[in-house]
Amino acid sequence: MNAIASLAVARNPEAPRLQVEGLSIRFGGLAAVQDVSFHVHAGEVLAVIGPNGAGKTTLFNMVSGVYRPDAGHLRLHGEDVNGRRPFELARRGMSRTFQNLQVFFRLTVLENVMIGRARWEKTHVLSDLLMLPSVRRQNAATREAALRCLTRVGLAEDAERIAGNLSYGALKRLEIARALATEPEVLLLDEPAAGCNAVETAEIDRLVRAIADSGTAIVLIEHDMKMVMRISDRILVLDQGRVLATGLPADIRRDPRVVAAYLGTHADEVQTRSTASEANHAAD
Ligand SMILES: Nc1ncnc2c1ncn2[C@@H]1O[C@H](COP(=O)(O)OP(=O)(O)OP(=O)(O)O)[C@@H](O)[C@H]1O
Repeated sequence: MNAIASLAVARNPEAPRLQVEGLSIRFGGLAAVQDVSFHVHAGEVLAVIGPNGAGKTTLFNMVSGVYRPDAGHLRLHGEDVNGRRPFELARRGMSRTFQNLQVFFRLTVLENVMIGRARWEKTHVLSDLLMLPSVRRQNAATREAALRCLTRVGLAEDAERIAGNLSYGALKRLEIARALATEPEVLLLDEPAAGCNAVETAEIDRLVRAIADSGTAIVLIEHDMKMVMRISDRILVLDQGRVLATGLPADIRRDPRVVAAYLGTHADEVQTRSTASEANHAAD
């Protein structure tokens, strides 16, 4: 029985994969996140958008156990996981990527993913040092699992390359592969397409959607509005730490409060795309 299965008794199968209720945190006098609630089900992509400084990363840091909220509740499969640390949340099926690349550039692509998995697997220092048969079997299983993750992100053929030699878009996919190494049921992606060109963004776009379609619940922070509108099932808009709006992409892009607070500079491109897509649908 793996770590996730052993926790099944604490779970409510009907509950959203992740449920956040009234999360708040202050940094000194600054209310960085105030009373934020949302949920995400298996197979859904929820995008969190908002202007710089709106509180998106701080929200992720609370949800992933990096920061302890001043108020609010966090539930995974209905289980209250308030105050749990990041590795405890990982054992319960949550994984995340960070805004900045967290890749070991001198290791191989495969080793990067194996590290992501080894941190999550139960290993014992002494048996590791002695290289007991059980450890060798474990290493082989870790390697195979890591290769499966690389296959999912389209990097299996690059497994033995030094990570530092990958293109930027491939590095962003490697980060996702590492997050997948813990077999997450909830995946938090912090700007997975930041810095990518259009082709690389399209690859990540397809990848994120495919991961969700395989049953993972995804929460995504992303500034690329085209990508957000394309792959999200729902969007939550943060402004000055508070929820400004939550809804379907089509509703969010038409919400005058959202356009005023955030989409302003992106509104034309989003609107153009939306009009073109509506025209295509009308033509179908
Ligand atoms: N550790 C911290 N200590 C003090 N203030 C912080 C800390 N982390 C974030 N803040 C402040 O909290 C607010 C929200 O920041 P946060 O990084 O969460 O915003 P964001 O929406 O992720 O922005 P961006 O899109 O630029 O990444 C900002 O005013 C920021 O300066």
